[in-house]
Amino acid sequence: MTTETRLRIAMQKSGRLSEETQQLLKRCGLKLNVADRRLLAHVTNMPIDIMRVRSSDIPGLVMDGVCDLGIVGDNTLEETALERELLGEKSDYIKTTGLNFGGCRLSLAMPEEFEYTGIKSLNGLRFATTYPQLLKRFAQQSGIELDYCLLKGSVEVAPRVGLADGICDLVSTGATLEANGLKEVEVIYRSKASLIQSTSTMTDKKQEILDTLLPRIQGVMKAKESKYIMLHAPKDKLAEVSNLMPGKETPTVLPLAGRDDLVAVHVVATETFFWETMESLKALGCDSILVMPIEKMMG
Ligand SMILES: Nc1ncnc2c1ncn2[C@@H]1O[C@H](COP(=O)(O)OP(=O)(O)OP(=O)(O)O)[C@@H](O)[C@H]1O
Ligand SMILES: O=P(O)(O)OC[C@H]1O[C@H](OP(=O)(O)OP(=O)(O)O)[C@H](O)[C@@H]1O
Ligand SMILES: [Mg+2]
Repeated sequence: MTTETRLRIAMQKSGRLSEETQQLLKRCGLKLNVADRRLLAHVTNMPIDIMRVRSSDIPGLVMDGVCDLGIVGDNTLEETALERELLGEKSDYIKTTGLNFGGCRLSLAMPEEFEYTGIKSLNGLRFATTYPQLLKRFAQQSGIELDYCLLKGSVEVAPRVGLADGICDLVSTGATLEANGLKEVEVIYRSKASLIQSTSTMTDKKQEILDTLLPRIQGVMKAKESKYIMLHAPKDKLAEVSNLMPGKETPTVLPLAGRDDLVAVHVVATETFFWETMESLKALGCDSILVMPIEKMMG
């Protein structure tokens, strides 16, 4: 079980979420020896321990109160919760915050030659999947009968070897489907990574640690989506320049030494800064336009 005073966070040991989870924790200021092969690693500068496990084990570890927090894909979370509900096992958790990585969709895909004419044309077919509960829920909600067989990986191979008619698996670029002669016919679930917490293990001390950690996580996410923009603008075009800036932040306007006609404009853009905007700024007479990443943000 968890300790009273150290926050235990479960993260994926290796795979699609592990790099970004590690980056996130690092950017939050957690000092962790990543070369350390220990599966329960101590953070040296905060009362936090990191447990490195298979992502499919993370929801259960949090639901059972073995870990206080977990970073996991919504797909895995939802699948585990449905499965546990069915088995009458503990399935409650709190979704602390959504995270801005691990975006993918759970889709039904069929061989390219299959004639898809709507959901009803899938009635009675068999799908290979790692996510039987999400597939069953979709079938129920759509009013069709679907059969399934369980595969933990390389799901896309199933139709070609006669194991199933189609697949229900995660898609992000669609490259794996294409490489295996499959086409996406229905998106059944959209997923991202989330930070979840146990409903039963939070002591005051651990809540205090989370109260420090959570704003940092939010700050890192905000910084990742934001850019710091610097440029030189003609003084008489300031209003037009401000209008072109993405986001709602007020720009900082600074004088430029020895130039009466130009000013420096700095702004934090919380929305995507497109090449087209840069071209429009250039057309207004702006110069030295720099778009820079932001490492941390608060307030
Ligand atoms: N192609 C993808 N693009 C983006 N995110 C993905 C993709 N595939 C999976 N994910 C997300 O990353 C999570 C982990 O996927 P990954 O393939 O690394 O592990 P796994 O094989 O599903 O699980 P385990 O860690 O239990 O072995 C998935 O549950 C999903 O949320
Ligand atoms: O649409 P794409 O960008 O091609 O990504 C989709 C693939 O990524 C995931 O598998 P992964 O590569 O993680 O392998 P795994 O089956 O070993 O988990 C998923 O299960 C798909 O097979
Ligand atoms: Mg995978």
